[in-house]
Amino acid sequence: MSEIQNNDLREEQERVNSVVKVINQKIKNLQQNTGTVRSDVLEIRKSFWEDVTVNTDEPDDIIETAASIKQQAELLSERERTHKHMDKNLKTLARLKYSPYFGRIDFLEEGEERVDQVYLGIASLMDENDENFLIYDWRAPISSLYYDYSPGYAQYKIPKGIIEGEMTLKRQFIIRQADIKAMFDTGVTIGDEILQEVLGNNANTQMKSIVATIQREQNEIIRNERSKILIVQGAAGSGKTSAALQRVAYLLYRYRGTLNAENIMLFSPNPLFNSYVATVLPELGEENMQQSTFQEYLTERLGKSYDVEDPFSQMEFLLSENEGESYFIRVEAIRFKSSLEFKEIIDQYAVKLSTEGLLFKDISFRGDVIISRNEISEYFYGLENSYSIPNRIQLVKEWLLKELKRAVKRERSRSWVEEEVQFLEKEDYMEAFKKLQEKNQFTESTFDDFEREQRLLAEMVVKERFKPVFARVKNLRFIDLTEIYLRLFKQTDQAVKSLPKHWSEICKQTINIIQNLVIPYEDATPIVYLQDLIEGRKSNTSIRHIFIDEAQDYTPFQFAFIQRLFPYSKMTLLGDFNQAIFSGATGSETVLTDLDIRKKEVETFVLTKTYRSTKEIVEFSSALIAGGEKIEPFNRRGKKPTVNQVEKTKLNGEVLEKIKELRSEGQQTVAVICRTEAESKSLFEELKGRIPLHLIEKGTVSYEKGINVIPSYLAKGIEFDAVIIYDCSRYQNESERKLFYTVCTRPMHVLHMFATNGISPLMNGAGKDLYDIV
Ligand SMILES: Nc1ncnc2c1ncn2[C@@H]1O[C@H](COP(=O)(O)OP(=O)(O)OP(=O)(O)O)[C@@H](O)[C@H]1O
Repeated sequence: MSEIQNNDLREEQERVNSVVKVINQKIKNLQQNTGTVRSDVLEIRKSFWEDVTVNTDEPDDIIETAASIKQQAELLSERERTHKHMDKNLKTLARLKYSPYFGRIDFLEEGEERVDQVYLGIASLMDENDENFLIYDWRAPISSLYYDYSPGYAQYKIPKGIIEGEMTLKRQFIIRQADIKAMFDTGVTIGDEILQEVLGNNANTQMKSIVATIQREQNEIIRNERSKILIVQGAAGSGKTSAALQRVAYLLYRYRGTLNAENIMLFSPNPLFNSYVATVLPELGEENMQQSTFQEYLTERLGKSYDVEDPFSQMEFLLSENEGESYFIRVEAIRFKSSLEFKEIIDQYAVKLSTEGLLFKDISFRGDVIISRNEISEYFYGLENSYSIPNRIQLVKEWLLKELKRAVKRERSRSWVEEEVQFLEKEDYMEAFKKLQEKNQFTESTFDDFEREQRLLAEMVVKERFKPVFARVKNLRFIDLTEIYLRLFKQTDQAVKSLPKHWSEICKQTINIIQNLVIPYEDATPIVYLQDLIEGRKSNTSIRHIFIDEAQDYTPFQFAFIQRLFPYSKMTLLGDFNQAIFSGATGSETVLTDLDIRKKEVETFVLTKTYRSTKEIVEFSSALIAGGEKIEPFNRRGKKPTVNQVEKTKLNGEVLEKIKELRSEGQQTVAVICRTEAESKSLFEELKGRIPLHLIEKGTVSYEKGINVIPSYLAKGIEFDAVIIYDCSRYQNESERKLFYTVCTRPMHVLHMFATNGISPLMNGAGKDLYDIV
């Protein structure tokens, strides 16, 4: 290091020390204040009722009491909020103390004489007098200079316009425990050295934030505020998920005060992924957004009475070797049911339902029909048909509830009630007694107390037994949704021109499966959509921004459905059509390939640089897909992928040896990726007594370092140090190309493939120089 560099380093370390001093002082002050607020909270909680005047004698007193409670509750919640806020600040300060910042830019704004030194960290920090910024939040407008420019002319946006000037220095730091471990003055791309270091590390079972090394094209996505729908098509490992999460953090910062974590929702591919990304936002001092899988949403909507197939079971079906006629019919059905044409058919069907065809269920009690399906239907179609279906359904519901109340009265005098009353527990009698007393109906002297008690008990018994019937009506379960949906397959006008070739076979198959009470995954969205058209559904207004990761797995129908649910939300869709494993298997459109959504409000970004894997792995995996030559690897070197040819009987033993080899090389997270669940299970059973390892299944919510055996389709979105592809000979069909590409893009450092029956034909496009045959 030259003397100048040495001086620079000394000065920078001195600055770090002085910043840490300020942080320490702020922590001390805050801790004192937090202590006071905490005892306030405890004190208010303890004396809550002492400080409230409770008087319920007169109506005025009741109003006064309510006001007094409200005031006390408001005071408590204000103190609690302050406490939470202070706690959050303390945590942020602790993080800053460990590593105050990661970058510096010197910027001379046009027309100014003084160069500003801007230090960037995960949060802002002011000096002791709260006058100058010691650290700028990475999301502040000026910070974007760091991500977008190299020294020379530079500009950044502020709400009122554009600030131009010259960047005279751009410096990166690695600071740990307030100690500068490394420092680089950078030129064209930021973070080459630091990226080398970060990406060369071991894979993590939890994703890390990338704020220190965000690339320019990622920054553009993170800070985009224009688009209503922003689509990111990015190669595997190009940082789509990372960009999504930093974008959440950016939006929370940019719109703080009006946008909270609860207003943002992330649809993720599986529960495992939820936990994989869960630490990024807290690491950045933000709360996690809401997270759900689309499957969870559908299942919740359809309720317990339906058994909904999950997308992974659908995938297992597609990967199964049973490729008879019914297989191809279902594949065609999946394709069609994903399309907007099918949605259109449902829309037209719903219009027809307005005048005929809605089906209902009998409302029964103790085996007797109280209100028959025909009566409900007559009532429904007797209503003014200019009312929408959902409005009429509400009127039917109200009518049914009235009818039910009448039925309750009738029922009280039935003999079964008397019998049940006799078998009631002592507590039930006590309750009835209490109620009578409350109603002032019970006096020691009245002669008909016994009768009243019996009447009350009968009322209680009947009410209790009617509860589920009322609940069913309130939840609109009197609509026979399944039958209505199935009718679509019994009577669709065969003349509709968009119907698929084997429509009548598809109809038969659909009816068959659904009548056995299983809803195939491809039918779940259409059914919930139809349910919304019939029942009406208020659109969700609290969610203001939706993120859909792995968007290539969503069908155009599903996306249209999501848009309908969240009409006021902005959307960020991130995906890679080369990893469209579901649609790849069926040839359906995905939301990324369907042109219909590419309207004016859509802006698309393409990420071609990829960061996860070594150059050798990227070169090999890119050769598996069309257009792969456009994927640009980050220049981190490793060994070429290998193909290990073995006899089937020796496969498991060889895999075990390979795992041991990788572990001894220091690879901490090793995944053995099998094609299907069955393959994973059988390998796991065979190896589990011989080496510690975990099996990842569709319900698995987190994974650990060490060895994981995992089915192909669950490995999407996550990464490992090393991957062993259990048997690449098993990837034979063109329809599995995307799946094969996806699994080959999971490792950061090492990729080994085993082959029991020659290399996969899907590798034919990859030159022999891209992998080693062992
Ligand atoms: N700018 C960056 N700085 C540091 N690391 C990065 C950067 N961009 C991406 N990475 C790293 O590259 C890896 C892949 O990122 P990420 O999972 O976000 O990519 P992806 O596009 O979602 O991948 P896939 O489509 O394969 O799921 C992660 O380890 C991530 O931390």
